[in-house]
Amino acid sequence: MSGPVYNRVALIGLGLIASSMFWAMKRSGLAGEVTGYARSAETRDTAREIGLCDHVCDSAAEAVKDADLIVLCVPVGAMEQVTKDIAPHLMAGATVSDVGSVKRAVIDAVGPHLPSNVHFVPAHPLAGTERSGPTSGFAELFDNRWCLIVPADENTDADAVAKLSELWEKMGSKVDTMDADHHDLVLCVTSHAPHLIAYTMVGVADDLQRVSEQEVINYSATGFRDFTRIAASDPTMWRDVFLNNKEATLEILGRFTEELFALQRAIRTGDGDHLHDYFTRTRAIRRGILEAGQDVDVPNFGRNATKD
Ligand SMILES: NC(=O)C1=CN([C@@H]2O[C@H](COP(=O)(O)OP(=O)(O)OC[C@H]3O[C@@H](n4cnc5c(N)ncnc54)[C@H](O)[C@@H]3O)[C@@H](O)[C@H]2O)C=CC1
Ligand SMILES: O=C(O)C(=O)Cc1ccc(O)cc1
Repeated sequence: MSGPVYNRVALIGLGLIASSMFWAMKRSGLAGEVTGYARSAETRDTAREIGLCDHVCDSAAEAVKDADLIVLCVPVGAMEQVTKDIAPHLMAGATVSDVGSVKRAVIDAVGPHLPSNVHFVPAHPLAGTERSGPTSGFAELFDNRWCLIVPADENTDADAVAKLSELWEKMGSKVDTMDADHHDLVLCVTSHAPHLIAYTMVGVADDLQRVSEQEVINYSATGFRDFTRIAASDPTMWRDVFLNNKEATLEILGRFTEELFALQRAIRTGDGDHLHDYFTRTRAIRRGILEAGQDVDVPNFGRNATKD
């Protein structure tokens, strides 16, 4: 243990990411004290029962008082309202961060409401599961996973960025920095569009009248099972991701449908070479991921958790 990075951390929204951050900070003594706030009384009660946060507050204002780091851990669409609620109560010199899956829209929604005497350092841990709520988190979630720091602008305080990077590294992550627009395009390719495709495939299975639900359950092969895991992710969170990363999502979906039509045509016309070449190219991507040591399976911690 190397001592706390922050004296008082406030977590706003107590779901998968906030609870994992709390356990990861506890594991290595990274915060002197952690306060938490969630909108629903039920979530706050659950948090108190399981010892999530040193102190669970009944208002966001109370949670952020005297905090030198405040992390917004709510769905992307709720970031603006939460910021308005906490802005008058922030300590001068504090750092405000977030963990939203989309960065440009969050920067535009949060930034204008913050007083000029706090630092705004957005971040995005590339780690998660399909679970949500206060009981779903676990200390190991961020181990060996990337966390992208996405400074709001070029004037962002370098010390504030370095300190937040130190926290994420000590919570187990590998840290990189990235521009917000580029982040949203990259994450659309690697996370947002794949989630949408998984939602669609499971929806198609559900909609097929000639295949029963029981058959889908009994005979689902590994690929479809992976889709169902992803398609079980929180509806509010993912609604907000797509509504707030519209441009990149529409661009990537356009490309996706073009490729899908080309594969459809190859199947209809019996163009085996097209299919074979395509699948050879995609296999190389998978091999690249394995060679780079990026194939980190989601551990089975917290799998019995339910939604708050
Ligand atoms: N779930 C995942 O795999 C990942 C999620 N993220 C991002 O992290 C953020 C939090 O996600 P999770 O922890 O998974 O969500 P979650 O659903 O587990 O928790 C969200 C929390 O925010 C609270 N909340 C919702 N609306 C609110 C509002 N209007 N005002 C105040 N509190 C509100 C909920 O009650 C809950 O405590 C999201 O922005 C998401 O995009 C980032 C990386 C991975
Ligand atoms: O569970 C999965 O497969 C994920 O992809 C988790 C995830 C979801 C959203 C993010 O912004 C980052 C990671």
